[in-house]
Amino acid sequence: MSIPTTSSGIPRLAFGCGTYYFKYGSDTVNQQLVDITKTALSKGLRHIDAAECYNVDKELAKAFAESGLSKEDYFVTEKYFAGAGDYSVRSKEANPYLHLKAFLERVSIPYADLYLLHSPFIKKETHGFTLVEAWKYMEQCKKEGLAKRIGISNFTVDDIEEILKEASVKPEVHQIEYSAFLQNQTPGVVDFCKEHGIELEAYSPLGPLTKGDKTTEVGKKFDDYLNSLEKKYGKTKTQILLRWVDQKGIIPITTTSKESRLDEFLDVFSFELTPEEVKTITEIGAQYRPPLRQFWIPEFGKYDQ
Ligand SMILES: NC(=O)C1=CN([C@@H]2O[C@H](COP(=O)(O)OP(=O)(O)OC[C@H]3O[C@@H](n4cnc5c(N)ncnc54)[C@H](OP(=O)(O)O)[C@@H]3O)[C@@H](O)[C@H]2O)C=CC1
Ligand SMILES: O=C1Nc2ccccc2C1=O
Repeated sequence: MSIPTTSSGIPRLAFGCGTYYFKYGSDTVNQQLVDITKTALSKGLRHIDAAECYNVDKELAKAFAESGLSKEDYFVTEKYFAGAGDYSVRSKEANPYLHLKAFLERVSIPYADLYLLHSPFIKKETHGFTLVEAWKYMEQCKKEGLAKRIGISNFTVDDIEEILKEASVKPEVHQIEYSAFLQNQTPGVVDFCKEHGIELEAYSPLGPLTKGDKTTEVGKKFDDYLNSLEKKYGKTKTQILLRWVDQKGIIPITTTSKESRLDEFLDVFSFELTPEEVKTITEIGAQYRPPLRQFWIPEFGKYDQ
């Protein structure tokens, strides 16, 4: 089994090396991540989502080398660690261009398929360059072939507009938190990206399943509806939610601690929800209050009031 790609060549489901595997600040190599990445690659799940702050370069270097695959056979995303909204932490490297060069050397691959600014929290006083200048470093990465595509993560519409004003290459991908219970990470961002031809990736797509409250009226209604779809299609709720994200035109980024679940991920494209079912999940999910937000709460929680 393999994962279909978008028209621009991005595999339509990714395996994430953050969250469960996030090990910022730890130098111990996580053999579980090495093993599951190798298994994912061998099964055909070949879109790997990494980031500087996940600190998984050693694991990826090992998994890729031991996979026996050539670079063209798998898709790697890396993210430059811009830091958080309090500007207290950031990348070890002096700028996004130098970070990507160091990453490629550490992981022993010639290029990244996608390189993202992990967040927009960049300013001259703390980073030595502005957000627009950071984007220029990203453009340099693309120009030199170090990154096939460049993009952003966790940007508001205003942040994207700031970049678009000065960009020679516009962001090709925007990675945001997105699930049935959080359908706009920040106001208007999904429609804005769609209107500007920026492909969207959804992290934490399974939030409704892992963190949703089934004791609320909407949570229960949503779960009941997923139960009915589970029965109809003979697919798990995990698969139904991932397929819903895909049918919304967004690339889900999920992860797992269990090898058995990789087969579930690989079997997301063998069924199709009807337009009415996609609409019903969208409508019930949108009623969930407050929206289910798991990341960047100090920065974006204000939008949930
Ligand atoms: N750009 C950014 O700022 C961010 C990017 N990310 C990226 O997105 C990736 C995925 O994020 P994440 O939030 O983990 O994504 P998901 O919402 O897909 O959650 C994945 C988790 O869901 C669990 N799960 C799956 N099915 C079920 C089920 N039926 N019942 C209970 N639990 C289930 C898995 O556990 P199990 O082990 O049991 O399968 C796994 O730990 C990250 O690894 C990272 O690469 C994440 C956060 C921020
Ligand atoms: O996977 C992730 N876990 C995180 C925690 C805080 C900020 C970003 C992330 C990720 O990208």
